[in-house]
Amino acid sequence: MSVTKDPANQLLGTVVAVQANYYQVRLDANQDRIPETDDANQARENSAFGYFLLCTRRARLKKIGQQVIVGDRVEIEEPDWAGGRGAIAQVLPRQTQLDRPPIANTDQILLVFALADPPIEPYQLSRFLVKAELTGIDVCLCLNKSDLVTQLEQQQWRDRLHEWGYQSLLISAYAHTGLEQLYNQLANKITVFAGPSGVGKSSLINYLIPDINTRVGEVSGKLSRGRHTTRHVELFELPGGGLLADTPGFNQPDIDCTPEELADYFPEAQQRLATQRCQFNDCLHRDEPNCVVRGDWERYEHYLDFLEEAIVTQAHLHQQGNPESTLKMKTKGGKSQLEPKLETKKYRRVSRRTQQQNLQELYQETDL
Ligand SMILES: Nc1nc2c(ncn2[C@@H]2O[C@H](COP(=O)(O)OP(=O)(O)OP(=O)(O)O)[C@@H](O)[C@H]2O)c(=O)[nH]1
Ligand SMILES: [Zn+2]
Repeated sequence: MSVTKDPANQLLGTVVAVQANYYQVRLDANQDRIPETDDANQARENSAFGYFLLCTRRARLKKIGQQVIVGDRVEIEEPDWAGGRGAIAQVLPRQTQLDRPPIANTDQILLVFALADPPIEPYQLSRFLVKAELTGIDVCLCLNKSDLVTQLEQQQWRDRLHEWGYQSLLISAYAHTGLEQLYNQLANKITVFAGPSGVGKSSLINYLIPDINTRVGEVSGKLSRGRHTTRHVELFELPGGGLLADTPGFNQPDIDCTPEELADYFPEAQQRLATQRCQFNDCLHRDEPNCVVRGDWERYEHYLDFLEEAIVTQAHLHQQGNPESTLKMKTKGGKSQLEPKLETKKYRRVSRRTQQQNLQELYQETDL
């Protein structure tokens, strides 16, 4: 028998931490279902940061193999206000899902780089950007340590990244500049940050959530011994609203898309394709005739490099666990087709040379 529930009667929340078979759920505020009883008040007072219930997962969910991950929107049944417990009865459909770290419903990836110490390495930044774009989740680019460079340098980076198709938020976790804007950017969203080592991600998180280390005890005290004991992901509520994952995403960004879709992750390519078309629908924008993407934009070299990587990755995929194991993708005159696989290194070398020749030809053409 199915019971139709009045949505107004549902008790909803967001999973902020998971450990073993327990889920820490932060209830949505202002819900009719949270009663004004002494027990519920107690539950509120137990946490200064919202209403939390420690939940298990209903057997029915286990049976259908429904996983519950951090970020999931869930419906809670049988709240025990006095004990601060509940049971997850339903997981609402996910809007987005990140696999590493596993987080549902992430609204944006905050990509953090430093303007100096370590200086921005364009190729590395490009790699992080493409990897972030690959998730399909919005990307917000944040450049930290603005206190270490001049106004002029700041403007130069801003302009340069604008050419790449990105607005950047310049901040200093030290000098506390740009942080108001950052808070606005994070408000009411679930954010995961990413970025290379040493750019100030920890400093930033400690600034944004000043009492993060004390809060760990309060929020996940029942779940774990601490923040860094396991491969533990937790969402922390920001003072201005919004949730921030305490774990950075993808620190070794590999380009694992198909060669055909790579151009989707370069705003510069998208910009060109918005108004013009390449001759071939499946153009890889490499050496095909009448390609509108190939050109003298700064990151075109990065595009070619990642394209090669995507081709090699795809060839490996075909080689593993696929009946077409000796085949790989090959592009000829704008058409991708499977061909006998060449030895990877050799292929790469040939491919690099071809690319260079093409670029030389291109430069010669533009010189005329
Ligand atoms: N000048 C300056 N230094 C900063 C700023 N933010 C962080 N730092 C320093 O940069 C160094 C690295 O900062 P962390 O917060 O550890 O960087 P991280 O990104 O967490 O690094 P990993 O833990 O290696 O991933 C530390 O010495 C910080 O004190 C800033 O805005 N300006
Ligand atoms: Zn093209």
